[in-house]
Amino acid sequence: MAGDDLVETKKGSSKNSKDSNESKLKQKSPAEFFAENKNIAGFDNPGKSLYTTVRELVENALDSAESISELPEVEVTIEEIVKSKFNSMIGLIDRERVDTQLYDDYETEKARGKRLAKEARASEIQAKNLASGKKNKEPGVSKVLKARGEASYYKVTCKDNGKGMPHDDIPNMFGRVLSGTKYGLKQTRGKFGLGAKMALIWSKMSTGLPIEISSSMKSQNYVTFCRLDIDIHRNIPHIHLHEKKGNKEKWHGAEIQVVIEGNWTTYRSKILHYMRQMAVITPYAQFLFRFISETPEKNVTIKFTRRTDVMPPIPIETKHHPSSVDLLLIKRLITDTSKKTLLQFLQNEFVNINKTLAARLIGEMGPDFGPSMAVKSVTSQQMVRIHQLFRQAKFDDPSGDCLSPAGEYNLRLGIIKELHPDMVATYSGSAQVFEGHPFIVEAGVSLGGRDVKQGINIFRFANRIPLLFEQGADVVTRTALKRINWNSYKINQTQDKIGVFVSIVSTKIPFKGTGKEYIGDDISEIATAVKSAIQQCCIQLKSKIVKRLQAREQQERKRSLSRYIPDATGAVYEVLKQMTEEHKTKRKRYGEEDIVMLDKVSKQIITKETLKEKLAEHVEQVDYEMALEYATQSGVSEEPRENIYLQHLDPNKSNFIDLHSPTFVFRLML
Ligand SMILES: Nc1ncnc2c1ncn2[C@@H]1O[C@H](COP(=O)(O)OP(=O)(O)OP(=O)(O)O)[C@@H](O)[C@H]1O
Repeated sequence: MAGDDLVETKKGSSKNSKDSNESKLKQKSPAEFFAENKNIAGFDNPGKSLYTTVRELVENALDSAESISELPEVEVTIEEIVKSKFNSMIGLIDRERVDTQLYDDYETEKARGKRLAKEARASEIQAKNLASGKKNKEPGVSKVLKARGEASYYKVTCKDNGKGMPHDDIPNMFGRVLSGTKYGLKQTRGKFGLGAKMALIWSKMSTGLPIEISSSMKSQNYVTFCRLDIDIHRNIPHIHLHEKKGNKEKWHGAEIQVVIEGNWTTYRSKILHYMRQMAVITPYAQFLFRFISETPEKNVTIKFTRRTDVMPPIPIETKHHPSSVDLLLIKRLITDTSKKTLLQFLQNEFVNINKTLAARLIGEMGPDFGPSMAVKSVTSQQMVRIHQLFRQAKFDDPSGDCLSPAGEYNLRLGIIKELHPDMVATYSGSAQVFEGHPFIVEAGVSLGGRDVKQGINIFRFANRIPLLFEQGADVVTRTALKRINWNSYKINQTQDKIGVFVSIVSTKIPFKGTGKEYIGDDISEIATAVKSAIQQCCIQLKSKIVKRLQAREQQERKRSLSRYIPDATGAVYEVLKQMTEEHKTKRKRYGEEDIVMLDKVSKQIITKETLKEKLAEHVEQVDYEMALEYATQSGVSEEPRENIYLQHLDPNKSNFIDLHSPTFVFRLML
């Protein structure tokens, strides 16, 4: 009986616990996850979403053109779509408000009266000021409430002259989150296989409209047109149209178009800054940016012209460095490898392991391992051994050959083109390593220039993407503000207009988050390299600043010496005249040399004018000698200058040009 009771109780409780313990486990697709957490991909609000959409499309366009070594030509258009036009696009009939009090921007009669009275008073004051010639303050913007939820829509189009995409891949490239072609170990702007899909998810969330893609690859005789949206729950593309059209113009590239909610007013300056900074770091690209408004006065057209045909080398796909792999990766590499033996595997699937080192490593792994052991037979346990050894063994650092930094030339050109500074210095560091990934830091520091605020203005680039958000936590900002002693380079941190440009390229940029907004300050290798690159620029600038200061001082000295020439010559000449008188009247005896000079004075060979000329010449000479002395001391080779001339080229025999100067000949081989 007691047992029955027990069973009874258990039954009862098991009924209850069935309710509360019923599995709540659910799965989410990556698309759903990013739709719900769109802020981590840079889609925080409509304004930021407009910015990030432009960014993602532009970066894809550049990656694509550069991958085929084509000088990029990118056209970005943001077209404002007013609500009525948007409604007609989606076939929604405009509807007048009926219950006006229902709306957030509803004004009571009293509030309306108050506002109108205030506006009337303001315009009266304005009229009075106008009549009395007084300057009017900025016209007060009447505070007509904008309804909460009143959305602004934009059609964003980005066209490039890049590689294009294979016809069959397009739906997955744009309609499946976490699919892309940039997952390998290679320096690219894109990485996650997310950006374009986020633009589509945002368009689906805000306007419900699909994305449209036109694309053609080199030598394809057709253009693919694809209209699709995304099935968020299943993370698969939902294709509306996928067809091939003629390609008479032999165009290659891609044109992507999305209609999204946005906010041009609040993000205008960010978007334009982004385009401008992109032009700085990519001076070999041509950008045409257009904003088309319903109010034509608000239209914007900016062309960032190409300034050079020199494009950085294409980044090369590289292999993993043994120190950067984890267990999972080792397992995947073993599964994917086409190599048969462990020796071949180690030698071929990693950088910086040659045959000898591979053999030594295998020897160190223990008796269970051998060079000819089938790599596919390596057990999970043995993988741990390999991993442990990879962590402890010494390997050469990976070289930076696979990277494609902007180059000092491009960086300098970009800074000069966009900022017109008074002075600029650039520096390109050698490749360094963090967690087995090579990276290169380049920097530029400028002084003065257009649109540059007083103090430190930071410009950050990662894999040649401008970073505009989360500046405070970034390694570049922290280094420039806290770890550089600007004073010691004769730069005034608060008064001077300082531009600090830092570009970092790597096979892995350690961004914080998927939004690619900033690089943290916690990787000491990167922080040290950034500091050293900025310092190198400052050292160059200091020598220029010192030189300029000394030149100014010298000029000042010359000017004050010259100022005394008339008085000095007057006084000296008076003395000479007096001496001549004394000599003539034999009141005083003079030495041989003096008599020769006094004769010259009486014969008017030495006059006030000739004295003046000689003194001016002397000041000039002293100035020149001081400059020369300074130049030799400081190793400045700019002064004095010597004329050189080109020998004319004999087309029949010479494959060189000689540059002749009185002291040297410089032969330029062609
Ligand atoms: N304009 C384009 N030209 C050629 N291919 C493109 C273009 N835009 C996108 N793609 C292809 O679509 C893929 C997915 O693009 P998406 O922007 O979603 O991700 P990603 O660029 O790979 O990485 P990330 O999310 O870091 O930007 C890219 O890897 C690329 O192969």
